[in-house]
Amino acid sequence: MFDDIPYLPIAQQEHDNFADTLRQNQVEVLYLEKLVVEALDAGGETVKADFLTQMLAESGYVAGVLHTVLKDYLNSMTTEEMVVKLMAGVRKNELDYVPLDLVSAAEEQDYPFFLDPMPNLYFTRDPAASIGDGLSINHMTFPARQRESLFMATIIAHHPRFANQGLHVWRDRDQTTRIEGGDELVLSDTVIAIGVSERTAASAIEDIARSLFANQSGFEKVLAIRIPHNHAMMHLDTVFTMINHDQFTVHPGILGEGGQIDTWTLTAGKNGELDIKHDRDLKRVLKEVLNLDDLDLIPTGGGDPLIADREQWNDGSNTLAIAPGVVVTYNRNYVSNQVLREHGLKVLEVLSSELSRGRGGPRCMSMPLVREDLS
Ligand SMILES: NC(=O)NCCC[C@H](N)C(=O)O
Repeated sequence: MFDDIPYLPIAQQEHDNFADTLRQNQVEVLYLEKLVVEALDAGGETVKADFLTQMLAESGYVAGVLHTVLKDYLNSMTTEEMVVKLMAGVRKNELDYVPLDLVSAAEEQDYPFFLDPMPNLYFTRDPAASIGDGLSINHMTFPARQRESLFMATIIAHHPRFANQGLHVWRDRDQTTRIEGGDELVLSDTVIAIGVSERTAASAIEDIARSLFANQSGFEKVLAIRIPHNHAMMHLDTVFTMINHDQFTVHPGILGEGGQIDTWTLTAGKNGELDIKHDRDLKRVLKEVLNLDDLDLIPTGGGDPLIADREQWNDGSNTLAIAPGVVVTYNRNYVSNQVLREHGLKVLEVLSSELSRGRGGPRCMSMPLVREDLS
């Protein structure tokens, strides 16, 4: 789900620059593949075997000769090699095995992989989202990404830093309706906004709202915000992010006349039902749910429609707030970055020629595991 092919060595340098920027600003950076390896090693042989069985099943291999061949191949590796291999994919020419069944011979002979790679995995925001004392571990929309959330489920269940710490799973990956973390924006300790989008179904929002309200999560309001359903704006965080107690970036292209956009506020009703209130004035709704007298909606591209479209395409709205008023952004969105500075924000720019080709920005490339209490 890329629109172009990143130049790998430069993409890696840019990713290191992103991680360094976070570390230089007192953020502890955890890498997904390391956490998975540590979780599997801590879990022991049975956990590792079950993980591999599940990953192979979700890759289309429940039984049969190829299932056994792949399992033996991956089991011959160290845990680290196995995890990296699963993420990078298994090419057919790596194995000394030619399947003889008709599907493989007649229909899949030109397909290069036994196990597909997962290039979208550097957008760690999407397979899971931390919300209060727990997470949603997501049933993702497209098959190309659906296996990714198994890594997060494994970490939460077995990593010594996360397992047995009383973390809740508000909604798990075994659900059938789609939701992705880029749509899940924690606005305060009682309010979460969730996009109704290409990637997140309204029914999944209802589910997670019910779960949050029923399980003493502390969350009292879920704002469902409907955004256009297209690839450029696949998640709410590609067009709208919170960057301070009372400041937000917003792509002007999603707002109708007078800042209108369909928004529904969900609260707990009687007998486990939901009360739902519709509004179209985003600013008014945000002020109401966050108890603010005023707030600053900062337009991507400074309000110029042409610049806004260009910079949104390169994730100009996808800022990562690492503290109130401190954001990490792509350096290529220089107009939006200047506008943010004029609105008083501290802007930490990171390199972005290659990473941006995957269609996600600093918020998409990260997933906070711990939020300090800022109230
Ligand atoms: N939160 C985000 O907007 N993530 C960006 C995901 C980009 C990835 N290529 C995808 O299409 O899923």
